[in-house]
Amino acid sequence: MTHDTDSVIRTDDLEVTYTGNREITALNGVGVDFAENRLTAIIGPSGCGKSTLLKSLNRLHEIQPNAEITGDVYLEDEPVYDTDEPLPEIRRRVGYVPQKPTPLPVSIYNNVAYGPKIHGDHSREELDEIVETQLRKVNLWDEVKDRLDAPGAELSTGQIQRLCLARSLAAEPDVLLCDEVTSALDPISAEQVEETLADLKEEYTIIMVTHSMEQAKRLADDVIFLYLGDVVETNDARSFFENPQNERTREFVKGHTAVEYDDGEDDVSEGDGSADEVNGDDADGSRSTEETESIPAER
Ligand SMILES: Nc1ncnc2c1ncn2[C@@H]1O[C@H](COP(=O)(O)OP(=O)(O)OP(=O)(O)O)[C@@H](O)[C@H]1O
Repeated sequence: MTHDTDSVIRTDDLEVTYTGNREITALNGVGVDFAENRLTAIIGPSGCGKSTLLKSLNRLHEIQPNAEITGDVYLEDEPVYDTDEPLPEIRRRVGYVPQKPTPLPVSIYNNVAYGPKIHGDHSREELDEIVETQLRKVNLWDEVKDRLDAPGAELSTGQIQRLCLARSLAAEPDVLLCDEVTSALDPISAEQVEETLADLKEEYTIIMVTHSMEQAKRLADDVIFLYLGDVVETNDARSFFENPQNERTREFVKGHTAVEYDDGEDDVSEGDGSADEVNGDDADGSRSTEETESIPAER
């Protein structure tokens, strides 16, 4: 994960400071690459800067009035900060899916068609096709095809999360930012969203913050481990989990989970590698004390 030519988005010496009574440098000159059509998980203890990094990628952190930034982010080699490109266009190209999904107060159909209707001149047939295509991509079509005119808010939380994913995809983003997108869901819904992300990463560059090491292991192609605003280690997921290079990464990985890939080779598990351990977290990917608190970030 050095600055490869196939990186879609990268940060260059990105520093984010929150000013106020207590000044906090949340990101300490971070330079990382995110490769095309791969899912990168950003992990690390609470308060280490994961959300700040994710939201910096499409300038969402600017919603915080006390956030100051230096450095830049490059999307397809064009600066995201030092640019005249309109912010809505940057946020279209780098879509954001929040932890708690909120449907627009319109029908299921229009939740997906909303962006294309605003930004393009589409016929009804074209919109129908966009809606069906995006709902199929998030594995929701079969569940809602007979009630597309019903309010989006009538769906279950898990269905709403997939609807919000479909809405983001309808904007034809280059990159999709996913902020703990399963942590507010029940286990079955979380599993469905995970399956959807596993499908989507074939076609999209996805960057995901997760508190769940097991979720990162199940889904990620690459991993970034942050600690106190610094990147401690980045690597492809298999190398990261099986052969961490940095002592702090080793502690973090060891302290969290059994590590065992499907082929069962090179198990560096500390435990017996039982199914419970290997799938050790809640299926919703929610954080557990064991997972997240073993190395608290101190500021
Ligand atoms: N608006 C803000 N004002 C002041 N400090 C902030 C603000 N937002 C975040 N911080 C601080 O910046 C640091 C990084 O926060 P951030 O939310 O990016 O971490 P995180 O790794 O995503 O945390 P968590 O895992 O708990 O969600 C923390 O110390 C946090 O308290």
